Amino acid sequence: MADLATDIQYIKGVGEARAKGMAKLGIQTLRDLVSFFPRAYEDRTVIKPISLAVPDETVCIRAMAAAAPRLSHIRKGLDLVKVRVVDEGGAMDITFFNQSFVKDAIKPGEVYVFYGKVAGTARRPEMTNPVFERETTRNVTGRIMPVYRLTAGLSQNILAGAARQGLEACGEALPDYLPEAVREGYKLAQARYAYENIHFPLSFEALEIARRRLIFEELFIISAAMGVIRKIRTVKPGRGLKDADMDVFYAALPFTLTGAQKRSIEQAVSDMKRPTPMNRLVQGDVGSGKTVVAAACCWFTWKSGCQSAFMAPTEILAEQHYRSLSALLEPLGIQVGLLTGSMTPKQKKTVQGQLRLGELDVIIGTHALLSEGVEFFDLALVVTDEQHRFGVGQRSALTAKGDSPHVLVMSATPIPRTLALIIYGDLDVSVIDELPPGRQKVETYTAGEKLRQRTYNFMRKLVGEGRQVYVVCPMVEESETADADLKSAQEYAARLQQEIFPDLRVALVHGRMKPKEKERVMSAFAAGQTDILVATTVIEVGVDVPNAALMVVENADRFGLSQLHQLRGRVGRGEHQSYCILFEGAGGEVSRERLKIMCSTNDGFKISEEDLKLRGPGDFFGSRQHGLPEMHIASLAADMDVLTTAQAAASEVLKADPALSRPANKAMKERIDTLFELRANTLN
Ligand SMILES: Nc1ncnc2c1ncn2[C@@H]1O[C@H](COP(=O)(O)OP(=O)(O)OP(=O)(O)O)[C@@H](O)[C@H]1O
Repeated sequence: MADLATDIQYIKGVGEARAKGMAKLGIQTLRDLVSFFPRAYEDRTVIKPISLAVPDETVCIRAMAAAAPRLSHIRKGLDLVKVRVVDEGGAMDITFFNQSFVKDAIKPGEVYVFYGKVAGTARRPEMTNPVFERETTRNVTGRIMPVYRLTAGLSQNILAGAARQGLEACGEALPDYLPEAVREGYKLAQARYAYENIHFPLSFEALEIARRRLIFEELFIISAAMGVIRKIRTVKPGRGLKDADMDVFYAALPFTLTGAQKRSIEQAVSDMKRPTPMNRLVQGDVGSGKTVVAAACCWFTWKSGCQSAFMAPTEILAEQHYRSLSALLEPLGIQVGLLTGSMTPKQKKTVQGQLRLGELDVIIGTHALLSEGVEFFDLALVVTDEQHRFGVGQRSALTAKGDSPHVLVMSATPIPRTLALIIYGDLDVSVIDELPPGRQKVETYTAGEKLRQRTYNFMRKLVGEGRQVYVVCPMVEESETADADLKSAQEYAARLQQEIFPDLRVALVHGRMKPKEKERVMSAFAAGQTDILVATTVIEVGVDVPNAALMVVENADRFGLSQLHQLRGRVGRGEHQSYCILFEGAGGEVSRERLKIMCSTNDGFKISEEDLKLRGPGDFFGSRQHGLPEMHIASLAADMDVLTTAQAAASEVLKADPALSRPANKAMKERIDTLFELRANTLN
């Protein structure tokens, strides 16, 4: 019996060359091999008599070779083997292209099972290149077959063979992290059964039982790991801030808070009064008003005589937050400063000096806040915006500049609550699930080229009414096509200005511009000096120009739904009825269906749930920065009910054995420890 850490090249039938290919799929050890689950299954269980086989159907037939197969050489590179097969009620001609070995593999008078798509006519059915084997083998026909993710040089057969050998090599030593009591308590299958049937299911029922066990196990371990993190966290002392009457702050606001904003503020404030550092995520749909929650926390911190730092992912956003926070806080006597990478060394020095002496109460900035010269007089609150764009390492670098400061994370990406539970399982979550009053739904339409002229007319009409328009062109910054994308955005902007709207003011902003230049274009737009802003996705998050009432998105099929939702959130931020027109691009039927979701709802949570279903959690953020361990089997969109049960099971176990020191929990503990190692490696 082999150890789970055994290198797969030593597994029978794998060898060095295949091991290289498999490494590309992330399979290195025996554990990886048996945990590399099929991405789908092919149902080869249906065996039909030839007389009932209908063209276009994919089935198995059990038939005897009526004569020896004939091999003919058509031309260079094209060999044919033809064989006629018969069963009790019918006959079928089978053709194999370029598989001359079949000539000797199929013997006249012997019975085989062929699996393939029926062609020809009902009276003269045919099959081309079927999978076949001797009637008795049942290795590849007459059963449910796994379908694996592939890479160059590997085939389904190779992977299925390797999985079989892997299962055999493991014997009883399969990865099994579930404490026996939990397995029994929740009526889950044994590891052996689960692994056998996830790769080679005996029936669809068996597959379901196997899947349930493995999904449960995966979510159970992740939940337990998060529980352990929470415990570690609560041990570290911080300091509670002085209580203050929030009504004073509320009274100074230019608007009345929504119930959801107030609740989030109160949750955060109550955290900050405790000696354990706050670790809270404020999650809210686009335009739900997260900034004021951060402002309230800064105000509360200032009342205790301490400083707050607010880190944003881009200069544009830092500057925007600086403007809105200054507007909210300065009238209350709070000193607010800005620190970004594009400031001159002299400006930076001045700000750094003020921070060190405590002359600034709140500092807004980009990564520049992390640099060495930045020291605080007394930092008690760290706010990060769009956390998943920062690694946790960066967040903690800022936190380290204070004495266990409170941490508030804001995310505009509406992550389904359940996903948030996993990613941010070590954070408490406040959800702003209510928009400020008076917001109107952004009317959204998909459009093809035929509607282009009408769209231009509509743009002109809105501008005539004093509104402003965004035109968004997709640009994948790091891809090979980036240059071409940029060029086409530039040309498009020029064409709009010169040919379509010579009388209007058109500007372009894109990610490759110098920060200063970008800021100039954006501020001109914010000040109403531009009518139409052509933009690549730099405007995606957080830009707040309430007078903009129309967004036109070119090649909308190239964006993810959540990203489109973020983009769309740039309009409908004021009192004006707003619109979003999504040009379909070349994406075809599937992407049209996808875009329709955008027209049917303005609810970011619903949209991201759909997005998650379509793309899976790995792609959801475009990177692994979020620190979510890669999930082999659980699908966050589909398996949420299991998550709830698995979480309950995990917390039961942790309650009874907080250190996981009992022998029954040994495997589970080891697994969690490995997850922490992985997490540390991806995050820091
Ligand atoms: N309770 C409220 N009543 C009226 N207006 C509000 C309220 N709260 C916030 N606003 C205004 O709504 C706009 C959006 O708020 P804010 O910029 O904080 O949203 P956000 O949640 O950060 O959105 P995004 O993630 O899209 O940037 C701002 O112009 C803000 O002044």
